[in-house]
Amino acid sequence: MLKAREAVPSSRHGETPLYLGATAGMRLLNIENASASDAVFQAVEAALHSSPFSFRGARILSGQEEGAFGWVTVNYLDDRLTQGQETTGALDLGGASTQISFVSARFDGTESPDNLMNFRLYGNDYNLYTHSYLCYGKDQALRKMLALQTASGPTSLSDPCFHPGYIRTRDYSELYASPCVARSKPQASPRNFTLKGTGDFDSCRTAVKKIFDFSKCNFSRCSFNGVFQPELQGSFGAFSAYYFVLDFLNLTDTAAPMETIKDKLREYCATPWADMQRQHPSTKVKYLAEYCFSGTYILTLLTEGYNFTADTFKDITIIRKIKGSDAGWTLGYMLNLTNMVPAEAPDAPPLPHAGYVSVMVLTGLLLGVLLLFITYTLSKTQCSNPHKIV
Ligand SMILES: Nc1nc2c(ncn2[C@@H]2O[C@H](COP(=O)(O)OP(=O)(O)OP(=O)(O)O)[C@@H](O)[C@H]2O)c(=O)[nH]1
Repeated sequence: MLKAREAVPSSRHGETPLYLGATAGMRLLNIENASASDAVFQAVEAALHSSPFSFRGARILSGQEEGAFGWVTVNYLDDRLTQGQETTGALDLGGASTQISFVSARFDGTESPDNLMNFRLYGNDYNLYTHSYLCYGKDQALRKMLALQTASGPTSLSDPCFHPGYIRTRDYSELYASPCVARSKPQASPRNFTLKGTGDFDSCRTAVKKIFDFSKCNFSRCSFNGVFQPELQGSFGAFSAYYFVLDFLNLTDTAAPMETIKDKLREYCATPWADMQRQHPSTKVKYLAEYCFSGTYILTLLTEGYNFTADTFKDITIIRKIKGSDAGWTLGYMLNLTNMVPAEAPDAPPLPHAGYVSVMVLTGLLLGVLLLFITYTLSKTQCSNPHKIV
């Protein structure tokens, strides 16, 4: 809010619309404890009402909206909507949920209407496929994996997704305090357990894979958990935690062979925790400890979950910003609320600017020639009819 106050001239504060959108973290809190979620909104709304801006409301976005607005942002910033060009798909990884959104020639919503968002933007119609996986953001995905590993309520857990030498005491109540895992809390667990890293990428992949259910699909094709997903089409932009994690791991080059990516992760996960801390003294310890899991999760989600292959992986670009603006759902949401993206293309002038200039120059030239011709004809007439002396 302080940044906004500085960025917007104070004379314009009162006319600047302010909206608040909340995403999966709040969707989860709302499921878990609706009155706590309401209390958060009341407090936030009171604070925003007292800001100098024109506050116009706060609400929780649906997963579909979160995915679709991320797609609008990416394609708006890339100027793909005004031009009616082929669009870029959007991959968003948050802490609590993850979204995939793309336009597919093979998807019109017939097979799975819940995954369809229709847009008419700048005179073009888009049938957007979008799905949001609640509990598959990277923080909740880690909880899900740890929940599977601690189902029997052990006092100690050797975990391949953490570096060798990493040791941390985890509280059962804290780990299971999320609707994503609450129901699987072991009945008779001790108060806490000791998590010990073993740093083994291949075993980590096996453990991560278990949080996905590939066993059922009632559609012609699915990603995971019985969710319909048409065949992937076109290029994709992956942002938010995809960027944070892959940028840290130096794995943003998606054109690198899949084996190279795996080898790098293998080496990274196997690095002793003491070395990691020594090499990255200023990195937040929580992030540093979880990059092995997060990198492995991202690779598994993209390849096994969404079905990117060794061949199509290169169609993904890992992005943080486009033309200086953050890739993410927020800009798309604001563009939508402030009607900044019109349904129809603005009326195009009959001629482009250059066309007008050419017509003006040509008309000027013709008039000049005509004037010269008239002057010449008049002077000739006068020469051939010498003045008579009366
Ligand atoms: N490594 C790293 N992780 C970050 C950074 N900033 C945020 N994250 C993590 O990246 C994930 C995504 O964060 P956000 O983009 O804020 O997403 P979110 O609001 O949690 O998204 P939802 O799941 O939709 O609620 C979360 O797990 C954050 O903890 C960062 O600078 N570095």
